[in-house]
Amino acid sequence: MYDALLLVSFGGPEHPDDVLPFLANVTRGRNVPPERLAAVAEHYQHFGGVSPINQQCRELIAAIDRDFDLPVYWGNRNWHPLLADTVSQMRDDGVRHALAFVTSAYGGYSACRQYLEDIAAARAAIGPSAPMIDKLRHFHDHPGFVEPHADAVRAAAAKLPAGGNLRLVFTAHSIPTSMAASAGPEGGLYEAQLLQTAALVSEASGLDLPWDLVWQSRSGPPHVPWLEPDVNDHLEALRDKGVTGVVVSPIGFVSDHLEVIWDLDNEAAGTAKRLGLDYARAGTPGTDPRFVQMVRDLVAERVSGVARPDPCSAGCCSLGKGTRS
Ligand SMILES: CC1=C(CCC(=O)O)c2cc3nc(cc4[nH]c(cc5[nH]c(cc1n2)c(C)c5CCC(=O)O)c(CCC(=O)O)c4C)C(CCC(=O)O)=C3C
Ligand SMILES: [Fe+2]
Repeated sequence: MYDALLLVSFGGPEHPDDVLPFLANVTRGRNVPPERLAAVAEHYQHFGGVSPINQQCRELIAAIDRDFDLPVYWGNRNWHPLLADTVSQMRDDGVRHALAFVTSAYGGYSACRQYLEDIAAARAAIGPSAPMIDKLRHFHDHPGFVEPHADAVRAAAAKLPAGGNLRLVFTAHSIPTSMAASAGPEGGLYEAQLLQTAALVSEASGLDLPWDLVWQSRSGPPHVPWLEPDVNDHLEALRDKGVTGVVVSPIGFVSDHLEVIWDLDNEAAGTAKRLGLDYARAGTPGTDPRFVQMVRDLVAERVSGVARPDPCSAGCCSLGKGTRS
């Protein structure tokens, strides 16, 4: 009954000239101050205007495709290949009913609902001939997501000097507290799922380290509250408590894209250095074979009708207050 898989992602620039138009797409209609935008543009230019995220999507698709019976398409929210162009191509190719794998494991507006809106907008632009597109479920607790994170935590911990007072610090993208409050039918779904993932990854790591869930990559104007503490502030608090080394695991993400290589490998690592903390950043699933197989399994469980439904209701996961400009 399904005739294609559509990978849907955030998108990122691949040339210095792409950076500003990309950021304009990300922040259109959002309350992001110009100072913040200028700072983020600098982060991208630091890497020659190339975000790694598009190449990571290409590699994930190539890996899925290696042993898969449906054609795989790819469309982004914010940069080429844009979802609207891809869905139009799917229509031209005769696709009738596709499944969508979104490169975010969690619920909430930015991580889930906004992708549903992007898909709906792309279909609406085409009209009645647009293929139907059903999003695959949240996968925050799937072993194919949890186990690669857990292995990466173990590998990172092995790089730290033995005998220290170590702490496992999980991070995810901060969101406005109003967005967090509207996530899921009862609110708080984004944080609840992340806490579940953190507990599962910690357990599967077998390390028995004390752990925390904190936030990174805050955007928006200063007067709008976002989830806290920020990872950098948290490292300082840990140092003050006598912690000597940290493993930082970005469970909020599926690949080492710019929010990871800048906000963690550059900023948080710099903070740790200034504080005299040993620091090791754990990797993300990327193209780990278990993660690739998870995508195929999410499709298979949907085809056979046994997939767990997401908890979301029609009205949940709104954008939240203070985010609209
Ligand atoms: C929950 C969440 C995820 C995880 C779920 C998912 O993965 O989708 C995520 C992922 C990502 N966020 C990314 C980049 C950016 N996010 C921004 C801004 C924002 N993110 C938000 C939330 C999230 N973001 C929010 C509430 C805003 C404020 C504006 C708005 O209400 O939308 C901005 C604007 C500048 C700024 O940072 O201020 C940029 C450039 C990249 C690409 C990295 C690359 O290029 O490699 C990725 C994967
Ligand atoms: Fe973001």
